[in-house]
Formats: sequence, C-alpha cells, structure tokens
Amino acid sequence: MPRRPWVGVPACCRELAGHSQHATPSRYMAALAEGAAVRPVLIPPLGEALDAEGYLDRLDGLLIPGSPSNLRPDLYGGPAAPGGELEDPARDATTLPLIRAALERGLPVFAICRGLQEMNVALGGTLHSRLHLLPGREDHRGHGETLAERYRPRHDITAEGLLRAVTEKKEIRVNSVHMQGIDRVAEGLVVEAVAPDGTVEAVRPAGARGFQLAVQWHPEWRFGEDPASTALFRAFGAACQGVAP
Ligand SMILES: N[C@@H](CCC(=O)NCCCC(=O)O)C(=O)O
Repeated sequence: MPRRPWVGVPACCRELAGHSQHATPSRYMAALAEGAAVRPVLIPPLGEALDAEGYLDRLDGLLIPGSPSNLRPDLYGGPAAPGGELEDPARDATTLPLIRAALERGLPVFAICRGLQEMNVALGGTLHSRLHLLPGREDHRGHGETLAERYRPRHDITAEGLLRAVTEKKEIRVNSVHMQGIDRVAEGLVVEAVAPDGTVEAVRPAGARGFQLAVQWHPEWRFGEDPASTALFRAFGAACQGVAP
C-alpha cells in the first residue's frame, strides 16, 4: 500500500470570535482527503517567519485554496483598493514565496481561485480588481442567497493542455465566485482555459513537468458530483504519489 502523500494547504488569517485565527474552508481538505487520497496539512500564514523551504522538504504537493480576501494591489502595481475591502497580507506574504519555491522544485501544485491569482502575481503578472466593471465582461462574483446558489455552475470554459488531458473534455461547465481576475498573464505561464467573455480561467507553468495547474473556478465544491472535478483531484493525488499526469 503506497504511503499517502502529504499536501500543504496555506491557511487564511481571519478574525473569528475576536481572535486572529488560521483557517480554510473544510471542503478543500475533504476534496484532498477523499478525492485525491492524500493527507492534507494546514500551513500557517506566518509570512517571512515561515520557513517555506523547510515545509516543502516535508511535502509531496501544495494546494492553494480560494478566499474572499483580495491580494494587496501594491503586490502587482494595481490601484489602491477602496477602504473596507477584505485583504489578508499575512496570507499574501506566505503564499507568494511558497508558490515560487514549489514551482521551482517541480512539486505538484493545484491553485484554486485566489490561488490562481496568487500564482500569477507571484510570477510577475497582474490582476483586474473588478472584472464586472470591464466592458464586455460578465459578472463572475457568484451572486446568490445560499452557498448552493453562489457555487452553482455558471459558464462554460474552453480547455487546452493539461486541463483538457486530465478531464478529457474541451468544454467544461464551471462555477464562478470571484470579483478579480488575471489582467497580464505572468511570463512563463500559459493559458489553459478561457471563459466566453475572455476571462482567463486556468494557467500552468510553461515548462511544468508534472501537475502544476491553477484554475479560477472551484473544483473542490461538491467535487464528487462533477466528473471534471473528480478527475482533477484524482490526477493531483496521483501526481503527489509521483505518478505523471
Ligand atoms: N477574493 C478574490 C478571490 C476569490 C475567491 O477565492 N473566491 C472563493 C471564496 C469566496 C467565498 O467563498 O466567499 C476575488 O474576489 O477575485
């Protein structure tokens, strides 16, 4: 029985019950444990104090989860955000170096939503801070009264490359819960999927040897009900076991 791989999941820094806490939605951990058959471990967003390299020495893969917080605009030369926007500088200071180090090592990396935005910024790309205000763009914010409504399938994407190979699909219907999105794609990243309005929906490092993929939607959401999501987590788990996609 092969050893179950260990996969790091950088947490968010959140105020809960008056205390600063490190957390991520449990659906990411469940999708890793059940869909990828790996052992997920939370990585505290300790920024520079975190010995990122030391963590990666002990990990077989990295999953960068989504978050309602936005990246600090100064990280990509964007305009200052209006007051009151949720940001998470501790997470930014943790994930950006962690992503660069993991990609450099060829570690399997699966980045989701904010994680795609972090990968792009970590490698020198930029973001649109309000996609819905751009001419010709849809509103990708996933409005709805309930989580089920917010995370329901919203639009198709056209897949290429690793995404298409893993899912065995060219057209995939995905959910959409994000206000921001990629503006300038970082050098060294290739676009693997776009939405009908031109929004970049997936990227991967051009020279990636294994499973290194970032997606703007949420495949972890009820992943077992969607064949493409199931295939993505299974392939990520296999990559963490050392099996090429
Ligand atoms: N804040 C960024 C990233 C969006 C993201 O990761 N959304 C998933 C979590 C959202 C939620 O559950 O509320 C953006 O808005 O683009």
